[in-house]
Amino acid sequence: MKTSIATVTLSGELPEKLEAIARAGFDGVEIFENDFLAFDGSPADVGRMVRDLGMQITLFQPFRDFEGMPEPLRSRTFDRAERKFDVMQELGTDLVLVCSNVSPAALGGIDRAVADFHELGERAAKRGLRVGYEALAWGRYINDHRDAWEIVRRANHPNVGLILDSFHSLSRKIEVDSIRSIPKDKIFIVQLADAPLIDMDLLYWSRHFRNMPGEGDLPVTAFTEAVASTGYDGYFSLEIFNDQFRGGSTRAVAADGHRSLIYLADQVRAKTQTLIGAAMPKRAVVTGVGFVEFATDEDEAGDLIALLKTLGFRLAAKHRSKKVSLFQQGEIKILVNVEPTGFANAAYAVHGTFAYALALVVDDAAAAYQRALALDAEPFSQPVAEGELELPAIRGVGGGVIYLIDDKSALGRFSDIDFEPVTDSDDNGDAGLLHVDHVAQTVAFDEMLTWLLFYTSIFEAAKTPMVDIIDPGGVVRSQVVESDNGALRITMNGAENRRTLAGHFIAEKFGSGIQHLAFATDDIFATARSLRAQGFRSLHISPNYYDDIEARFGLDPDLTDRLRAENILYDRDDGGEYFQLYSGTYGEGFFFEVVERRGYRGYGAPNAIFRIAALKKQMRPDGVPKDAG
Ligand SMILES: O=C(O)c1ccc(O)c(O)c1
Ligand SMILES: [Mg+2]
Repeated sequence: MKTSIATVTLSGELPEKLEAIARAGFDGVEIFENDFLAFDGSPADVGRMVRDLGMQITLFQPFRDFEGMPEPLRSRTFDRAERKFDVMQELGTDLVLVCSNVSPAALGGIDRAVADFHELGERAAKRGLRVGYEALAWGRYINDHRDAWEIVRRANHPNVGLILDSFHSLSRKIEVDSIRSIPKDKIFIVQLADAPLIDMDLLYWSRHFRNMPGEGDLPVTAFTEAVASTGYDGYFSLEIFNDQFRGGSTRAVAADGHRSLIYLADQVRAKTQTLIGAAMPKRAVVTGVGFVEFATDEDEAGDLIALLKTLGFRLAAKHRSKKVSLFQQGEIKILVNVEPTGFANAAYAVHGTFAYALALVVDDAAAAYQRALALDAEPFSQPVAEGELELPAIRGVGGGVIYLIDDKSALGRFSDIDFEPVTDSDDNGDAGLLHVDHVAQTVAFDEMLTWLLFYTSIFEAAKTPMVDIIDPGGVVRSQVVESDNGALRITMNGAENRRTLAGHFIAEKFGSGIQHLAFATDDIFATARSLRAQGFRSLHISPNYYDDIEARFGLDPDLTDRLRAENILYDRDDGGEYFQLYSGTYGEGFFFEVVERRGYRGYGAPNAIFRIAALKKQMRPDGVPKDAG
């Protein structure tokens, strides 16, 4: 796939945008007129910059309100076109994007538009240039690619072709199969954008809410499949108008864009066997969380270990060469790393005690690693002692690490190979915790789409709809990435301000990361009893909450009493019931959760507001928990 992106997608000044686009790996760039007009250099300077970065200018855009104008506007429009042609020749690009007319002065009529395009084609041909016509979803007369194609077909000029833009076609739910019969040579370029499904004015939706393919809800893959079926082998160019991207990190958004195209090509190839992208292993199937690793130091490890103990974990093994202890309960493995050097220590120095790494058990770790790299993931490695395993790893959220292990290679036995079993002299028995139910990551709001795309492109997982959670200090947006088998469940909370618990965590931790871990039990009341016996202090939940759920769900008062006595939160969905129990916060807002699912699929979103209020009440203004046990 030949990749391109419109400069309008990114924040910053033109040189910064171009540098980020090249660095992300794009082959081409659409120069958006305003970016060029705001730049001090000449068109030739821009052309040189692009080519020096190893890219092509795929097109110059947009040329507006062209077709169907009455005189004298019509003549002026052609004069304007000639001036754009001058700029294009200086830039060194042969294609201009003409978007369908939105002017109140425009006259309709296919014949008139056909005649205008034929003449524009003649003028372009004299200079060796080409004209591409795109139907804007809100065009005055032409707002459907089928009509734009009819005009291009009848203009019947080799220098006039069609520009398809997935947003305009999909936002109007135009049948994508109508693309299949268009001759590939008449498709001059294909623009791609996704968008979240929001019911609003098309123009406003398009100019503010587009996002990268795979980040939204539109069937961009089906659209691209239809394009690929024509044999089209030109550029696929991202054109994303998005307020968040315009204010975001230029490099990060460009990198997301490149990843989105690689992933899209992979999906299209998998479905149609069309060779539009490089072959890569399938999305990795996650079968479990292998371990979660905390970075801390000798002094601070004590409190963390004490908390793990009250949760029923026992010290099971010690690393053979590093200062890393392995705590276990059921299938859950927690590593506590107090190495005075190395990556974990550096992470600790920046973030404080921190769950910096996560190991995912996948069907094939080597393949998953290869796929992640093909999708531009950043590899991670650090020296290991002789005889120890080198776990394949990539950088994850907030600069954390994701290790990839599997059961088919020695990687699955990492805890036997790299660790020495020990007997815990202070083992009080477990609390019935079985496995990691979900990992909750707090991220800056403008990174949410980044990580959504990261997880869903590498792993066999899908997103669920975004939910708003009301924190007393503001709104937190919550989005889940989960696999069908339930083995991968990641909740991402995006904080827009630092007065929220999530925002506080990010500010104090100097970045995004794992904010809580939820462990599964199959008997929440038994677990609550053993936790209490081991000195665990559950998060106190307001009695008002229990009166409300009793009425809301029609609970048996006995059950409500038991829930209240143990500070257990309750929810129910079509699948069944959900029980949640929380620890207080540890450090700058990290906490543990214990859940029991009785067929329930969700994450207790309706309870989040009460949980957040309780956690905040428990934290002193300096952020140190009052009675976290
Ligand atoms: O919003 C617009 O005006 C606009 C301009 C050019 C495009 O290619 C497009 O898709 C939208
Ligand atoms: Mg477009």
